[in-house]
Amino acid sequence: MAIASPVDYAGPITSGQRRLSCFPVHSCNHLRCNAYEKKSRTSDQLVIRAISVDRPQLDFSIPDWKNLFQEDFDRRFSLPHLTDVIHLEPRPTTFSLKSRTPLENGSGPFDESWNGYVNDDDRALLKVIKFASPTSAGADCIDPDCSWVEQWVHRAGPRKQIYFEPQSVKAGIVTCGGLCPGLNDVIRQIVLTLEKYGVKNIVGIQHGFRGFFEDHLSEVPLNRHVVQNINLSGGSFLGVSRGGASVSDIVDSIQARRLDMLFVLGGNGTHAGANAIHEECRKRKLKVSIVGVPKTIDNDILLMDKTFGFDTAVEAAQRAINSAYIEAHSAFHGIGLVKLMGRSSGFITMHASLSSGQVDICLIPEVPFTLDGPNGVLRHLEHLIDTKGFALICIAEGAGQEYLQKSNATDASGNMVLSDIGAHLQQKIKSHFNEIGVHSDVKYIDPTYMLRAVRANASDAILCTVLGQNAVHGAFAGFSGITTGVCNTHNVYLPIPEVIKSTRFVDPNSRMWHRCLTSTGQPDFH
Ligand SMILES: Nc1ncnc2c1ncn2[C@@H]1O[C@H](COP(=O)(O)OP(=O)(O)O)[C@@H](O)[C@H]1O
Ligand SMILES: O=P(O)(O)OC[C@H]1O[C@](O)(COP(=O)(O)O)[C@@H](O)[C@@H]1O
Ligand SMILES: [Mg+2]
Repeated sequence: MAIASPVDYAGPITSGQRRLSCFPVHSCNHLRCNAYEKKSRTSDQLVIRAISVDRPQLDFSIPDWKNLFQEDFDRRFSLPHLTDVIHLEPRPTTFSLKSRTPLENGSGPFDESWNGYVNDDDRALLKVIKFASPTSAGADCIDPDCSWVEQWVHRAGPRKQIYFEPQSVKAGIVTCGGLCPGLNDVIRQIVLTLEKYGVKNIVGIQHGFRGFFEDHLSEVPLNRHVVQNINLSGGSFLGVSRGGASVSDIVDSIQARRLDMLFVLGGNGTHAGANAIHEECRKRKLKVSIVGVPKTIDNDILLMDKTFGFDTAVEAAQRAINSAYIEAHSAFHGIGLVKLMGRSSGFITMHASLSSGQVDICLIPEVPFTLDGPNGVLRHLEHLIDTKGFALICIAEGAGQEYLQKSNATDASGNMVLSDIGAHLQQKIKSHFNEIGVHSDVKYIDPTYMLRAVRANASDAILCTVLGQNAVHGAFAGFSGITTGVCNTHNVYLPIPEVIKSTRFVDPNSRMWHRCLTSTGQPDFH
């Protein structure tokens, strides 16, 4: 058996079409292997079988696989820093929990006695992966002791050493994509925290990335007085937009404006943009820190426990669901139908259904369903009308798109424009009950924009406070190309590429989805 060393490996290990994601090492392309399979794993040794097109199968032993796994993880999750490409000397922080006297003017020495600073070596536990068997499926267990690895990520928070002179910093804030409750709370916290460091020059970029190159959109000066009450209303004080991102133009504009820090509030698309801006700044060796704050009511950002705005959207959905319930319950053979946001992830719909407790049928993009036939949604509705006298359906906008005419249209950001599954379902229900000669009264409620235009609820407001403050600490610590979030209950910094590898979806095998099914009592619709 060959002994493999880490240098032998580059590229993903795949077994047939499947990527063996929980492996520490990567395939040896130079051997032209076209498939790999895990053969065995003990806590000391991993054996993989390389299946090559032009040579016999070869078994590789990887003795130190746990360390390799951890090294690989640590490398991926190490935070990009300005000093990776520019020589910079750190300086003591000016951030302090204690209030300063007006004479100190925000730039005096920090309070040594406060021990809340975070060291660069501090880590928070993202997860512990426990391998109970050599294959992820749990079959043919070879390792009775179980192998486990831990994944640690960087703690967020203020550092004792910073890489900017606050008095000379110009910081920008931009909000991109769709609206989300809490945008104003995050803007506000960023401004307040920057001021706490002693930053005097803070500007808002209007209407997302467009504000960088559309001449009529001027910078908005921001300070404590300007942002003091903006959290009292929803929306974005700076405006949002989709589309219009030319990375090179944006970085030209960042240089022309002399921005030292840019805080980018947005979802998957925005973070892809923020990372591209960070890479371009690196290429030009600019001392500009780009820090993202994940925003989306869809809760579809990888690794995050939840994104800000999600809780509020779930709460706002309760009014719509409750109205649909009252309508359905009061009508003769009433059927309430509520469509909620969620382009490709059903988190809002699942959580709103769970939270309401009134929903009989919850439909999300991740779980296909049939409408017709003995196991279809329509048959189950018949049963509900028959037994309860009314029914309530909650559906995510991205669910059941296969039943609708595909338009291939995209919005300005390249996101697919969805057809209205709610209207389609309403029609289908009406004609189905007509056909079987049973009276039905279908009330369709589409509260879409009402969910995200509201102000943040209390728990989101607190989350926004933490995120906004940590974003500023991250920028002052000299990181760039990072984002911040709550992961496994800890406040952490993550490199942007790790959170935009894919959209986060509801796992149909998860306990949460099964809790939802238990709550609704719905059958499998296939
Ligand atoms: N892959 C990408 N690279 C660079 N910019 C992007 C990318 N995807 C989206 N953007 C830009 O990010 C902004 C917001 O994206 P969008 O998808 O509308 O919202 P969200 O960030 O909420 O997902 C838009 O201005 C869009 O042009
Ligand atoms: O009408 P718009 O602005 O395109 O927004 C619709 C989309 O916005 C969202 O609420 C959130 O999307 P983003 O995270 O991309 O902003 C989606 O659920 C929805 O499909
Ligand atoms: Mg998006």
